[in-house]
Amino acid sequence: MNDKELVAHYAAQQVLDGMLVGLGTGSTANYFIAELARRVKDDALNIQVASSSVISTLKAQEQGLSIVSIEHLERLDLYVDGADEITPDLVLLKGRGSDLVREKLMARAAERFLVIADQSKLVSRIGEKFSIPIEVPPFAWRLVKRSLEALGGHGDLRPNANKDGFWITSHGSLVLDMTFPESMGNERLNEALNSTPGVVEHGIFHGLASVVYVADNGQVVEKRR
Ligand SMILES: O=C(CO)[C@H](O)[C@H](O)COP(=O)(O)O
Repeated sequence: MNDKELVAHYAAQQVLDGMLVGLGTGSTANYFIAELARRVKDDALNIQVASSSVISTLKAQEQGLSIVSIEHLERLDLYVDGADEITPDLVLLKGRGSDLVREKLMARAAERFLVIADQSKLVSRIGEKFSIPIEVPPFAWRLVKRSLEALGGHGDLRPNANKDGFWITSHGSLVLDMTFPESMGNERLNEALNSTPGVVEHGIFHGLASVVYVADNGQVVEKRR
């Protein structure tokens, strides 16, 4: 079993009978979905799930989980998802996929947000390994890009997989992948992005994670704020 699978199985043990559980997106979240489905069958666990993406909805359906549509959600007991970067104070970077809006809504709606990752995701600051994904409506991208450049940002629209057009999120947004000066700090950058008109959502998850489970060489460590 690899570290992503190990940490996903560890998180699946936190799910209790009767819970409404949010499913994240990505390879680590996929292991969680599979283990949850196994527990539903083998441990007769009675739960409902809601999904943060089309792909996770399909995975959950394939594996026979009972799905509540996000339109009907008012809250979640638990939301379990991966991350691209995790700082020591549990600020996250997410959104290499295309479902930032749903992911952040679900992280906020959950009583507890469990983050599952292998140790490759640990960084000292947001933006250390990846640029910050910023969702923008297609009509607004140039104006938003200029606002972000005025903050010291550099970057451009994310290309699509064939590099013959641009990446479109599941909500029809474009994605600006931007880097910012290290001196801005996670908190200031988060606030600046939150208050930039035209930004639909961005990949910094500040103050949302309840706990991070990190697997490193076959061991799971719990990190809390
Ligand atoms: O934020 C995400 C998707 O928007 C993922 O959780 C993140 O990219 C981690 O993916 P993986 O588990 O495949 O390493």
